[in-house]
Amino acid sequence: MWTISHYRSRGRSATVERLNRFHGGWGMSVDVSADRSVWSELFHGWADRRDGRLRLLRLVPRAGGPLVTLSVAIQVVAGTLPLAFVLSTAAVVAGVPDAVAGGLGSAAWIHLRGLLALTAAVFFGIQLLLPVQELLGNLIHRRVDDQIRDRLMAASYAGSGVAVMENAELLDHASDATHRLRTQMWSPGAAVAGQVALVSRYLQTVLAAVVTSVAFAWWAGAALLVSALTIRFGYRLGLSAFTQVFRTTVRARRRSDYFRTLMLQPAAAKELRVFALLPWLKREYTEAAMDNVKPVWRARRRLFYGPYVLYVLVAFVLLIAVLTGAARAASAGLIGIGGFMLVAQATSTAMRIGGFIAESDVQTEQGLNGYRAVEYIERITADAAAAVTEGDDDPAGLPTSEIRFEGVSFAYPGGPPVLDGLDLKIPAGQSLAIVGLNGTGKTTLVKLLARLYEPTTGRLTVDGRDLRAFRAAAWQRRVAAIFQDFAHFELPVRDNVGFGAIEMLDDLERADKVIASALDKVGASDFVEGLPRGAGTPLSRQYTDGTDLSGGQWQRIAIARALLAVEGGAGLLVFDEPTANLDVRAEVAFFDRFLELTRGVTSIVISHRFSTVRRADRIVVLEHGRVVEDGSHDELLARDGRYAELFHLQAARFTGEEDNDRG
Ligand SMILES: Nc1ncnc2c1ncn2[C@@H]1O[C@H](COP(=O)(O)OP(=O)(O)OP(=O)(O)O)[C@@H](O)[C@H]1O
Repeated sequence: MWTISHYRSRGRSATVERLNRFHGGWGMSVDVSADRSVWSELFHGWADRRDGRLRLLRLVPRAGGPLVTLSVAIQVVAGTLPLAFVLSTAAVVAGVPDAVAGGLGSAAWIHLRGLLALTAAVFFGIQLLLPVQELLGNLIHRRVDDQIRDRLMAASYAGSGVAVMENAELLDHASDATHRLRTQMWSPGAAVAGQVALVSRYLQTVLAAVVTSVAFAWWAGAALLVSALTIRFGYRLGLSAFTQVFRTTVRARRRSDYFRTLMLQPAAAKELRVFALLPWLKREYTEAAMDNVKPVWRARRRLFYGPYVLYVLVAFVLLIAVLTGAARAASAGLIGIGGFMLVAQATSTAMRIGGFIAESDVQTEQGLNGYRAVEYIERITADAAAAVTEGDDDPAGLPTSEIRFEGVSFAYPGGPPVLDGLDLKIPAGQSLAIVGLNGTGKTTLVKLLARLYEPTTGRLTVDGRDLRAFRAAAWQRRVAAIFQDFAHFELPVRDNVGFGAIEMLDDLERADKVIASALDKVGASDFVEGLPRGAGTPLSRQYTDGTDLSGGQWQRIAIARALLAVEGGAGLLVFDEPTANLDVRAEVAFFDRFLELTRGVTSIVISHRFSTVRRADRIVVLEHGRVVEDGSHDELLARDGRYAELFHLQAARFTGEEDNDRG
């Protein structure tokens, strides 16, 4: 959790300390400290970066064989044409004196005309290929990103539990990866397309060096190559070293994204105004944004601009040597004017690889960061899924006799025990209510039952069999649970209810019937019929004809979803504070109906309202992680223990209020 004061501290060391605290989870160390020399920092983690590039290269075939083959072929042609242009323009320049001497119509003139046409055709070809290269690059980019997106979704839903989704570091990376994939900027797909785009650039450089060697001198070709590659590798080294810093600022980026979206979210707008939070929010946003960009700026200056001057100087000396040598050879008559032109143009063509390559460099380095985030998420979620024990058995039709918690203890990661040796038997077909003070673990108990978390010790059984003998996903389909923080899908009413038994939605006619019946059972038919498009109305004001619902109306929709799940075959119904937003009369009416509707279905209701609880077949009181009382409403009142105390407290409040109202 971020606190206001946590991020108040300013200054480089504080920023570096914060950033270093968050980089560990990436699986490699990213050192933003200035204690090292620039050179050792540039090469620090180089092997890891190289391996990352190789993993990106292994993604290239994922874009599809024919597309990649075509794209590489186009890149080869695009890499060759500039040299063809250099050769033909050099030939044009060399042919001009003879054509001028021969005059119009001479053989030299006709030859020159042919060369000019060839040069124009090559130029035209280069221009024509540019959009084709871009188009194919975009296709590769999109196809790879689509697959990475699928991988990310599969990783997010690997395993049955949700504990992994609460891992802060994983959420940092997930937000980073999804942002990249959503914006398609600096994504893994962009990196892969950027790698393919390098084919034409490298080919141009090599061909330019070969042409220079053949047309002038081998040493000049070699010097040209060394000069171009010095700038190239130096530039890439600096870029890849400073791009690592983005991996350490991922949490600051998430924070600034959070503050920015908070400012624009309708849900927060009311409280931002009422509590006058906007100035604070703006300040926090700016601070988070600065935490994100300052280390990057600093690393860019240190690792990138400084050393880059050195590479340029080396390249400059070599280029001067090549051009001076060519000029001297031309003045000595060893190469003609065309030869000199050729060397000069080849030099400029070769040097196109030095420095920034718009279609490749930033994309490759940043996309690699995005790919690493995806790999990290896959690793963590696979580990979490592997830690869940599950068998192959099918829990269809269960429970038929009972569900049991046997000595179950549980603690959230890093937290104190919530459940502590809990024993509880839930007979099939019975309605059980769970009561207890805030934070005593009632919701946690049902999360364990739904296998969203695994017990730390102890076990759960269904009809005497360990829950772990069943496929976790199949068991979850047996459980129809509506939690306190149930989902508000910004989708039509029909979907919000139908998600209880998604397979039913395929048969539209039947779906409409069962959804209407579920809405009727929870007393939601009237208000749904009054919506602009009935059950087809999107439940969000952000869509045409969309609407929002009151808390109680949303709750009825969620309950209808659970009832539909029972209709679809779920064997265990769980309601966590199902009627907290219903008025007292609606609640009483609902529960009278509810017990009728779910008769014979194993159900668990968690509630603080004793008017709800007292109607259940059986009630358990949870305290200190265990069941401390167990019985029917009358039995527990007669016992005059914890339940009776809580019940009388609530009853007295209501009676007091009524008395006051009367008075
Ligand atoms: N995802 C989580 N990560 C860490 N701790 C959690 C998480 N969810 C709940 N807790 C903690 O576990 C304890 C039990 O929470 P739980 O939600 O099960 O209580 P509850 O009895 O349902 O409370 P309430 O009546 O307020 O709904 C609380 O101390 C809570 O802070």
